[in-house]
Parts: sequence; C-alpha cells; structure tokens
Amino acid sequence: MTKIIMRGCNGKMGQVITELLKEDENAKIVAGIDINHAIKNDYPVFTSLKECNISADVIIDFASSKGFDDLIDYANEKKTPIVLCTTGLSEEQIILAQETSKNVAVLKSANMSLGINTLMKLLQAATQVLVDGGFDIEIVEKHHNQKLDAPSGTALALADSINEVLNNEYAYQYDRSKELAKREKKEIGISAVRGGTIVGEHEVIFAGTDEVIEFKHTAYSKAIFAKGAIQAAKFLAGKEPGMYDMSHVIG
Ligand SMILES: NC(=O)C1=CN([C@@H]2O[C@H](COP(=O)(O)OP(=O)(O)OC[C@H]3O[C@@H](n4cnc5c(N)ncnc54)[C@H](O)[C@@H]3O)[C@@H](O)[C@H]2O)C=CC1
Ligand SMILES: O=C(O)C1=N[C@H](C(=O)O)C[C@H](O)C1
Repeated sequence: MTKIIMRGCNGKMGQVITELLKEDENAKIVAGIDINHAIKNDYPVFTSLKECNISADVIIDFASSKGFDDLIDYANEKKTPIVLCTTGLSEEQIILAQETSKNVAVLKSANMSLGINTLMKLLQAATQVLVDGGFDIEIVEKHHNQKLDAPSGTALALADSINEVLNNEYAYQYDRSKELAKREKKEIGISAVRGGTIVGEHEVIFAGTDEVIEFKHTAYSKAIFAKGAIQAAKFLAGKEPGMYDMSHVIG
C-alpha cells in the first residue's frame, strides 16, 4: 500500500485524486496539506507540511509555487519522494527541486497525461525533419479561467522538448505586440488563451511554405492528470534519489 501526502488536497486536482484513491486498493492518502480547510476529507488536513506529523511514502504536489520551501524542507528532512505536478515555478524553485533530487527522488512533470508525454516524443521526430524544411513553430494553449500561470507548464515543456533537438538555439516569444518586426527564424511563439472551464488544449503548429502541420492534444477531464499522478506516486515510492519524469513511468 503506497501512503501518500496530498499537497493541495482541497483544490481541483487534489479532490479528483481524493475521489480516485477511494477506489484504489494499492494506494491511499494518509494526510492532506492545504491552506483552505473548507472541504471535509476522510484524512487529516494540515495547513502546512511543517505541521504534518504523519509520515508517508510519497508526496503528490498539486498546489502552488507558494510554500514551495516547506515542501522541499519536508522532503529533505523526512526523505520523502515528491511527485511535483505544480506549474508556474520560478527558475530558482526548479533549481531547488533539482538539488533536492540528489537527496531524495523527485518526479517533475508539467503534464501527467499519457497523450502529452507521447506527443513530446512525436514532436522531436517531426522537428528534426520540418525545421530543415523551413517550417516555423508556434504553440497555442487554452485553459480555464481559474488558471494562475501563463503560459502553461505543458506549453513550456513542449517547447523545451522541441528545442532540445534544436540544440536549445531557439528563443521563446510570448508577446508580439511589443515590437513592429517580422518573426525571427529561430524562435518558438507561445500564446495563451484563458476562458470558461477548458480543461487543457495544446496545439503545436509547424507552418511552412504553402503547407501547415498541426499536432493537437485535448484534455476532456482532469482525471487523465490524476491517474498519471497516482501511477507516478506508486512508481516513485522507494526509488533511489534522482530526477525522474513521466517517461520513466510510461516507458
Ligand atoms: N502536472 C499536471 O499534469 C497538472 C498540473 N496542474 C497544476 O497543478 C496546480 C494546481 O492546480 P489546480 O488543482 O487546478 O489548482 P487549485 O487552485 O484548484 O488548487 C490548488 C490548491 O492548493 C492550495 N494551496 C495554495 N497554496 C498553498 C500552500 N502554500 N500550501 C498548501 N496549499 C496551498 C489551494 O488552497 C488549493 O486548494 C497548478 O499549478 C496547475 O497548473 C494542474 C493540472 C494538471
Ligand atoms: O492548471 C491546469 O489546469 C493545468 N495545468 C498544467 C499546465 O500548466 O500545463 C497541465 C494541464 O494542462 C492543466
């Protein structure tokens, strides 16, 4: 039985995971962490990890970049692996997570779905061919109106996986309104749309001369992320220190 601390337990993702784990015989939440105590759960909820006196095999984090230091301190002190799903982390926080992975296992992924993680591999293969053919690359992401960070962590992760095969030579362009200028060849445009209850859409556009190829992933429910996070938690419990991602889980 994998014992889980759910950080952000009373948020949208925390509650989807809470519901899914009620039916799971191999994993359970032993404690929740949230600054919001409005929801009653069948496990104890603490405001911060500093107050949590319950140990677990792994922490799943779907919360906020705020309070990130508490998460890192707890993981280091209690040697508890982290499935890090929160997006919108600063560069300093990402470096801190990488340093922590020398001491304890950390699995960081901006998107826990099978679809997006498969798309990343497909994009790398497509980029190698299409960039030589002169195609420009643009990413458009759409999310619900409650989302705090923009662009999405997934859009950035897709751009990073494309840029990896381009020797990281491409710059990210988030705002074309600032300058009256044509697009640079070595850039990836990233645009964010926010509205309603859109769960998550990511479109990667390769635009060439007289032809366009579009790769699109649509999330129809948050369960795809929750299932991936639970699978990742079971995988990470008891693992050696190191930095992991969903490719280690999915294979
Ligand atoms: N990696 C992935 O596949 C996915 C990542 N996400 C990311 O997960 C995060 C959470 O998403 P949602 O559940 O939709 O947000 P949400 O706003 O519904 O939930 C966040 C929860 O964290 C709590 N929280 C905020 N600051 C806290 C702190 N300092 N300590 C303890 N609890 C705190 C809030 O009270 C709230 O209950 C976001 O960064 C989002 O982008 C969301 C979906 C999928
Ligand atoms: O906030 C969300 O909802 C989501 N956030 C992640 C991101 O920023 O990429 C993953 C998913 O798209 C949903």
